[in-house]
Amino acid sequence: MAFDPPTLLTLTIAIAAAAAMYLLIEWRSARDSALPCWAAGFATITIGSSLSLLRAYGYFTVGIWLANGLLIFAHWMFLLGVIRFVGGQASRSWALLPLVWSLLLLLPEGPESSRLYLIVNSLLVGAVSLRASALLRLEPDLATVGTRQLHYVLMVHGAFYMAKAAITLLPGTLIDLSVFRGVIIRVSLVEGVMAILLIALSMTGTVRYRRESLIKRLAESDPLTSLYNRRGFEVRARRSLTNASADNPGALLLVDIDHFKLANDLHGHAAGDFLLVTLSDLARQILPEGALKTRLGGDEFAFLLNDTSAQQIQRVGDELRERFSEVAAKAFITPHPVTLSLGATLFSHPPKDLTALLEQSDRALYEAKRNGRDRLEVLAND
Ligand SMILES: Nc1nc2c(ncn2[C@@H]2O[C@H](COP(=O)(O)OP(=O)(O)OP(=O)(O)O)[C@@H](O)[C@H]2O)c(=O)[nH]1
Repeated sequence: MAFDPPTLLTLTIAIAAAAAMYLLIEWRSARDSALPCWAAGFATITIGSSLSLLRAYGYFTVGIWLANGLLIFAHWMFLLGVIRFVGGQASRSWALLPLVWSLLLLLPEGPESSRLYLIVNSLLVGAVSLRASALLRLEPDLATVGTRQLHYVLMVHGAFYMAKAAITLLPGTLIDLSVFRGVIIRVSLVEGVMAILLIALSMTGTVRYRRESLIKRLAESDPLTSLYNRRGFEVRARRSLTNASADNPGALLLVDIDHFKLANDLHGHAAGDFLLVTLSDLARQILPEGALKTRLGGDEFAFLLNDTSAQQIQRVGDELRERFSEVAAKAFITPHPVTLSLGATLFSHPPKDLTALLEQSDRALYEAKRNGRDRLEVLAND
C-alpha cells in the first residue's frame, strides 16, 4: 500500500481529531488546565492538515502559508499546555511567532519560497517543541513515567524538525510544497503521523499519572491538617520501623489534646478545628526533619521519629506542650486548661509490629492522662 501524501494527511487528520476529542473527554474528568490547550493543539492540526489538501487545487496561500502557520500555532498550544502543566508562565517573546510567519507572505511564489517556508516552519516548530521538552525535565520527585515519556517524545520531534531545517538548507535538496514533492516533505508527513500518535498518548498518560498520584495523596492525608492519616501512617511507618537499631533508635510519640471536647462544646467546632491545625503547624515547626507526622483521628496525633534519643523526645514533647497551651490559652477561655498529653515509646530494634508499638505508646499516653494531663510519659521498648 503506497503512503502517498493525501493518504498520510488524511491519516493525520483522523488521528489528530480523535486525539483532540479524547483529550477533551479526559478534561471533563481530570480538569487539568493543560488538557484544553493540548486538545486545541490537535484540533488545530486537524484544520491545518485539511487545509493542506487544498494546495493540490491551487490554493497556495491557504494550503501552504495558512496550513503551515497553523502547524506552528498547534505546537505553541502544546507548549502552552506544558507550561500550564508545570505551573510556569508563558514568555511574551512567543507573540513574535505570527509576525515572523506573516512576513513570509511577502515572498514571491516558487521553489525558493518553498524552501524558505520549510526552513522557517521547521525552525519554529522545532524550537517550540524543544522548549516544551526542556520544561518537562522535572526533578526526580516530580517526574512521572508520563512526564518523562512526553519529554523524550517532544525532544525527538523537536530534533527532527531542527534536522529538517538543516537538510532543507543544503543546496540541491528537492522541495516543492505546492505538490508535496521531495523526500524531506514525504518523510516529514510520515513522522507527523507517528509524532501525533505518540504525543497524544504521552499527554494522556502524563495527566493520568498525575491524577492517580493526587488520588493516592488524598487517600493518605487528613484534609483538615494535611498531615498523613492513619492509612498513610501505616504504609510509611512499616518502612521506617525496620531501620531501627541501637545506633539509630526510633520513637513513637502519641499526642492527645486535653479537654478538647470542652473547647468544641463551648466555642464551636471551628474552635476545635483551630486547635487541631495549631497542633499540626507546631509539629511541622518543632519535629525534626524526616519525622512522620500523622493525625490518627479526632484529637489524636502520632509522630514517628528516626535516629532520636530520650533527650530529644523530652525536648520536642516539652516544646510542643508549652507552645500549644500558650496558643490555646490566648485563643479560648475554658473551665479546664486545653493542653497536651503525650505518650512515647523509644525502641532500639525493629518492634514486633506497628499495632504493638501503638498499644505501648497508648499505655504511656494513658499514664500521662492519669497523672494529671499536660505532661509526657516515656516508655522504653527493650
Ligand atoms: N472540631 C473538631 N472536633 C472533632 C473532630 N473530630 C473529632 N472531634 C471531636 O473531638 C472530641 C473528642 O474528644 P475526647 O478526646 O473524647 O475528649 P477530651 O475532652 O479531649 O477528653 P480528654 O482527652 O480526656 O481530655 C469529640 O467531641 C469529637 O466530636 C474534628 O475534626 N474537628
